[in-house]
Amino acid sequence: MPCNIVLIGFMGSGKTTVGKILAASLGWPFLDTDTMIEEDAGLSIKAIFARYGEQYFRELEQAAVARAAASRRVVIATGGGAVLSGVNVQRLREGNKVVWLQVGLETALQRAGVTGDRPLLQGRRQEEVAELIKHREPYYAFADVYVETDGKNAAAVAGEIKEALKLWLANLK
Ligand SMILES: Nc1ncnc2c1ncn2[C@@H]1O[C@H](COP(=O)(O)OP(=O)(O)O)[C@@H](O)[C@H]1O
Ligand SMILES: O=C(O)C1=C[C@@H](OP(=O)(O)O)[C@@H](O)[C@H](O)C1
Ligand SMILES: [Mg+2]
Repeated sequence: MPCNIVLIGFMGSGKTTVGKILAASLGWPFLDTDTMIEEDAGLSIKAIFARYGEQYFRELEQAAVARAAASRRVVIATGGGAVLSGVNVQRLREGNKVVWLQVGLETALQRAGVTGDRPLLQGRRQEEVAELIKHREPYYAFADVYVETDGKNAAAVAGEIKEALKLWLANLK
């Protein structure tokens, strides 16, 4: 069994930040599929979208998810759209615990909207981002654990995940 912890959720839910904290507190390695893609391509996510488009990014993402999911006992932060692919979902679920970091529109925009490094948020009106969140929600719902992140700091979110997975972690062989 791979026994990884996989974080899914919308942009700005805190997958990258919480994942690092959680991994450090468990003493496990941390993988972020976006970072893997950037290292492989030698380009930022923003540059990949600008030069080659979203479809090509999704191909790189599928390869990164496959590689990350083949690890054992790591914390994996996915990109917010990774779960749109059924192939990715299958790989992320198998033998792992999947945690959905939930975030509301305002918090997502505050955390992720201003940095300019998320192409799918650039130039979008608030109502369009709200639509995107609504469209994505059913894709996150397969998670084993849901954690609401609005109004909580990243360390508190990591602590909640550890608590929710306490039994599973204690029984890892
Ligand atoms: N629970 C939290 N509370 C406050 N700020 C957060 C929290 N989680 C993440 N952040 C901040 O929000 C921004 C986006 O977080 P990030 O981890 O990159 O989200 P994601 O990977 O889900 O898109 C970062 O600046 C991060 O420091
Ligand atoms: O939701 C998405 O489709 C995306 C989310 C981003 O990652 P974060 O969720 O870590 O911001 C990154 O993979 C890319 O910009 C596309
Ligand atoms: Mg991230």
